[in-house]
Amino acid sequence: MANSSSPWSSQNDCRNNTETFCVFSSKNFAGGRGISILTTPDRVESLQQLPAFVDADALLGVNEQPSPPFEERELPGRGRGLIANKMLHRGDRIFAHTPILMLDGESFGDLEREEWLELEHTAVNNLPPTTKKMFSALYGRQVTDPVSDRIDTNAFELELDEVTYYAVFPEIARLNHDCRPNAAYFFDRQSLTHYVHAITDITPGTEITITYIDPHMPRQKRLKKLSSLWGFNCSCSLCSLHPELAHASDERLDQITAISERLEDWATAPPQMARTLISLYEQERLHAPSSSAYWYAALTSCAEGSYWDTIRYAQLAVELGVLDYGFSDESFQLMRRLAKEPEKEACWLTRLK
Ligand SMILES: C[S@@+](CC[C@H](N)C(=O)[O-])C[C@H]1O[C@@H](n2cnc3c(N)ncnc32)[C@H](O)[C@@H]1O
Repeated sequence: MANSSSPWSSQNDCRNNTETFCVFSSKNFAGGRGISILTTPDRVESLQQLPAFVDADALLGVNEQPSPPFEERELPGRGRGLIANKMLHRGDRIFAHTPILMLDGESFGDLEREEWLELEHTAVNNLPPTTKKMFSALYGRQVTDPVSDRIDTNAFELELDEVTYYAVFPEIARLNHDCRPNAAYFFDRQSLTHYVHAITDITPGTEITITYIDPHMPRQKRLKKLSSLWGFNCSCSLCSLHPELAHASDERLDQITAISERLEDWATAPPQMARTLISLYEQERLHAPSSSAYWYAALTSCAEGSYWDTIRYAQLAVELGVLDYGFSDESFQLMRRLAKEPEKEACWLTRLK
């Protein structure tokens, strides 16, 4: 039971094989929303030190949505989904929520199937009643067990301290998939908060979508993955293209991969190459991943000593990258500095040296 140093309000339910996995539940977490975490006692020790558990300010404004910018509707052929009810501009926040369930990926490999099923059920049963109701209202693609099916259909994969977890955010779980989505998401590890932002302008009446898979994959691979993991035939605008146009899109995706690889050695690559990458991403309507193209454009411009181009591209890399990787991603510190004083960075004029 809870003691003064532990956030957990329920007796731990454990199973062990090579390792011991337990369910740790807190009914008070995030102002009474609650959370259940299935992991090892060692890992939960470090999780419970995170600001999300120990700093009341870490969750200010999170899980609150007095007037959501969308309505939930039944949509033909895709279950329920979220439709924008007002104009959303690139960068506008759509969601900020903590998980109600977090399941350690290693438990699936280590425990017997029956054992982790029991733990999954405990995890859900330990949630506060309103939160449990939100979980029960989720759609679950029927495969094995009602609890497990809901988790598999709705969980996001995320990494914390080099451990993979599957996390359920019931509100965000209503977002349907599109291979060219209008929203992007990231997980903030300190506040255990999943953020979703508009990655392009979204007009009222448009469905808000995210991508469930790596959108760089060619059409056939995308279709296969979506069908095997989520059980639907993708009919998004890209997957429905005429075969000729779908082929052209696949070729652009190949080019994006090849140019990105070449640009890893940005110090010797011309800025025109990075600009071509930006253009390919625009043609493909891949807004969130295009931050990497702006990133390379900033670095190649810096290497060439193009002051204003460096600033322009670094600013764009930060604006888009933050929506895809998060506010605190360290890799953006360099871009932030480049956006201010490019001539002071190590990349400046390196092509001419
Ligand atoms: C995370 S849920 C999304 C919300 C779900 N539509 C609902 O009713 O709660 C994932 C499931 O939604 C459906 N779905 C998501 N995107 C879809 C799409 N583009 N086309 C058809 N079905 C889709 C699939 O059944 C998928 O397994």
